[in-house]
Amino acid sequence: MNLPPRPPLDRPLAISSGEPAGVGPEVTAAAIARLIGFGAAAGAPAGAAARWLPTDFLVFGDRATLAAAAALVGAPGLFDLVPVEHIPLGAPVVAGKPDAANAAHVLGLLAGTFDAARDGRCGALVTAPVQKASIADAGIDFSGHTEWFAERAGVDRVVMMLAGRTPMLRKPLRVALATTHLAVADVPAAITADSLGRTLDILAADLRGDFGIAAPRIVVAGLNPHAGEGGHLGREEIDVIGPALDAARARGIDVRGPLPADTLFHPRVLDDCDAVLSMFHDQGLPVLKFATFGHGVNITLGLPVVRTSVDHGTALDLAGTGRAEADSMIAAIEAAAELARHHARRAG
Ligand SMILES: NC(=O)c1ccc[n+]([C@@H]2O[C@H](COP(=O)([O-])OP(=O)(O)OC[C@H]3O[C@@H](n4cnc5c(N)ncnc54)[C@H](O)[C@@H]3O)[C@@H](O)[C@H]2O)c1
Ligand SMILES: N[C@H](C(=O)O)[C@H](O)COP(=O)(O)O
Repeated sequence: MNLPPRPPLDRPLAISSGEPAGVGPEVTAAAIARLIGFGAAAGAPAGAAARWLPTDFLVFGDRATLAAAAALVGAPGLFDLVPVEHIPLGAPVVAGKPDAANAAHVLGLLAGTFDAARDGRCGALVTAPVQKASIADAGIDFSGHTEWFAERAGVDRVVMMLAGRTPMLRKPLRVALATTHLAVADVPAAITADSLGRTLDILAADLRGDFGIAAPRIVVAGLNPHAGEGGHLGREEIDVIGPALDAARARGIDVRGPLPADTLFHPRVLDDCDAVLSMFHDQGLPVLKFATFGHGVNITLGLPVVRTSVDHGTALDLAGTGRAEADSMIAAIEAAAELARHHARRAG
């Protein structure tokens, strides 16, 4: 497999190895081994990919767990070369069985990587998956990295966006969410003209600033079937979403909608826009994951640092087998490096 060239990096990327009982440590080890051409991957990713260096990474995790994961994916000794910031476990790891006693360890990974990126020690942060329920089971209010990083950054709004390429489309498919990890019953109340306006401002600003899209075009989904059918199937499009889009247009944002969500995910619409704004998690992400699962990237917009992640979860059924695929982790690392370049230019 020939990987694209490493973008210029002036600082390492901070990598969170994620839930230790999930596939996070394995995909972290496999991705880095492939990018630097180490172990079983030595010689495989010829040429450009080998330009990644062990010191391009600072991996946060439990040293023994990382060493075992590296051996499992055919790269024993990887973390003798790649710098590790050791975050101790709270309990021994059993593959496929997350333990709430390791919640503090997982949050230590998140805090360590975020702070390293914010303090400038690292250029961006990349996260392997966590098991949200295991952290919540420890009595900690946690619904996802996105919300946790927003709180740590002290910003009251960020935007979750997943992106990937599919042969069905000429452009990358990017799906942003108006609401994130929220029970469906709570979604309508969370969609207000103000929240939508702020989401669109962040989305448009980051598409311009971090993605280098000079005049981003955004398509917005309705909430109800057929975008409310003129008010007969719900009024949110008329009372909330439509006015929020009018106000965004008045601020110079190129938005189209609200369009019925069932038909907007079509090349005729998608090839003519840079991002879709979906109203809720399972309206937009199943489409994105159907088209790109396994090589997509999750990006948090609106943070003071660049943060990317894999498009998959902890895959407890695969943990400890060495069969988890690392392509999404590689895509997340490559995207972080690329976005960090734009982000630094924007900040400077
Ligand atoms: N970035 C993150 O932290 C993140 C992202 C998504 C889900 N999650 C969390 O992960 C946990 C499990 O979620 P889930 O079961 O819905 O989704 P999942 O992505 O873990 O698993 C869904 C299916 O995809 C397969 N799969 C996942 N990753 C794979 C890989 N790298 N290679 C090959 N196959 C892979 C799994 O084996 C499973 O069959 C939940 O707690 C969820 O909240 C975390
Ligand atoms: N919503 C994400 C997905 O489905 O891929 C996932 O839960 C991760 O979200 P965080 O990055 O906020 O943990």
